[in-house]
Amino acid sequence: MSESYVAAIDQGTTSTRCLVFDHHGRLVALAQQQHTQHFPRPGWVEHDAAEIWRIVQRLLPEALRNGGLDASQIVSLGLTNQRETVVVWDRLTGEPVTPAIVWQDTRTGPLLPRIAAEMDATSIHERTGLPLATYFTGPKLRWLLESDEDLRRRAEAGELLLGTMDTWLLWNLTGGVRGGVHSTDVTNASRTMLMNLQTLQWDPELLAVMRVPRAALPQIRPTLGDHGTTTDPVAGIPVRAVIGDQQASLFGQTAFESGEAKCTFGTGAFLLLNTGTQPVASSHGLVTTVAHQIEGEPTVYALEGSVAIAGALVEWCRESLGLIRSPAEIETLATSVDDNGGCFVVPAFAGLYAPHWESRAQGIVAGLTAYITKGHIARAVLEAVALQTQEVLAAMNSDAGLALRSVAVDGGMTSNNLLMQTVADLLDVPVVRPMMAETVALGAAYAAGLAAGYWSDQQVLRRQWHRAAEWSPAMEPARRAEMLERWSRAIELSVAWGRPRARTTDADLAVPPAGLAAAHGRRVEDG
Ligand SMILES: Nc1ncnc2c1ncn2[C@@H]1O[C@H](COP(=O)(O)OP(=O)(O)O)[C@@H](O)[C@H]1O
Ligand SMILES: O=P(O)(O)OC[C@H](O)CO
Repeated sequence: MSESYVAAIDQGTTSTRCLVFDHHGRLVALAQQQHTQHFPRPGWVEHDAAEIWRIVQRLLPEALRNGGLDASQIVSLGLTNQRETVVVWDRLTGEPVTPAIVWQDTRTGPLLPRIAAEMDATSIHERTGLPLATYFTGPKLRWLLESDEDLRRRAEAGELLLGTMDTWLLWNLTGGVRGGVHSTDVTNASRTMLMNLQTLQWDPELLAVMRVPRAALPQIRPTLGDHGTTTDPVAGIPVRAVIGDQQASLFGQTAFESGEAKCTFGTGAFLLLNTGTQPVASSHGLVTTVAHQIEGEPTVYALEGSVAIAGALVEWCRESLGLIRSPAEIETLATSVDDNGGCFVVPAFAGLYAPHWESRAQGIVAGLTAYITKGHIARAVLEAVALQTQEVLAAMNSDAGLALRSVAVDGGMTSNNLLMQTVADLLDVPVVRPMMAETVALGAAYAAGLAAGYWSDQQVLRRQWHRAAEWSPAMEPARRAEMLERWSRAIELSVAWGRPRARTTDADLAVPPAGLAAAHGRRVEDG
């Protein structure tokens, strides 16, 4: 009998990957492609869901070809995805009817006070575990359905389907207009601000506040379980796991026990702590979220410190400033100087997420003098990633009443040695990276493989985790304290800069006009 494998589709913010793993968790095939980022207005970020589906259609057969594999050898497929991003499509044509509004998009900022007037932020937080912020899906849906009367009418008439990226892809993979499965998993649903964290079902009052018709929403299913079988682009592969990408990397790091944590450094940075079968409410600005749910078993929860901008800042240095030609060059540039020269960069491009949740904060560069060179800016860029991570780690230790003794890391930025050393220095804990860097896809594959009986239990997977690198803290405590103090002042400046002046009128805070096309905006082409 030919050997069997597990596949994963990892649909991320900047790129999509299809990967195939063997029984030892080793990567045997990979195909990857970037998609276009649309920035039609300041603060707006959009994707074309049709483009992303076309990419998946191309990549899945390509990954199989690269591994010399036949679809019949794939016993199970796991789907993992950028979370919160919303897709609205026509039930009959299968075409998206608006651009996908990406998690980083801040257009709903002016809408938040109106939402809070209908259900106060504390109540929303208690029900969903989420702070009222532009990050989450519910406000994005309300914005979309309010901005276009015809869209609202069609959603209410049952002509449209709504979902996050997992739902869109699963529906297409399993048949699309010819009976595709319209469901999501509980990890993705926990990011929508529409799901009640106690019942793990759509919350009728939240649906009313966000103006979302229940009939247009997907069914919520366990993470590990039966999500249907593929018909396109290859037929007959059982989909046995759907999981948000940050929860997937927690799974891929085999952080199955309460008290185990990981931090992924990709477009953003996401520190997740497994808190076991009870949700822990945060009083320090973290998100309470579902880590995973295995059909028939108690749900596992996590505390999350979400940082919106990490690798995205490096991309901005490359794409918008031309400071570097490749992401790796930021390290070369940063090591050309000994320190930041007094310069701090706060990358509040999407406001500030955890632990501040200041949707209106704006990015700043502080401490400029004639002494500052490109090298100092590059260093401040990497330090900004580490300093934001330090803030969420401190919040996590306070919330969970523990002191994390080390942090497992993964994601594209972990190839940057200087960054990883700076993270260890500023967090003051050792940082460890596993051999398998693609932990998001690995986690989805592990979940799909466990659900299909390809692996017998989580202990088997734990034994497949091998350390590849470790960075130990080496910064003088006084230097560290000074960095943290100056960073907190830079954060204050960033928040103050984004606050409206006293004379701001209601008109300044109105919902922006309809018009979703990326007509005059900036596009970053794929490739
Ligand atoms: N050597 C590096 N130094 C700094 N940043 C890097 C490096 N390599 C990749 N990155 C950044 O990491 C991000 C890609 O990581 P990845 O985990 O693939 O992200 P995502 O899954 O969010 O698309 C990009 O923003 C890129 O700029
Ligand atoms: O796709 P990534 O890796 O940038 O992750 C994005 C997160 O899921 C947003 O919540």
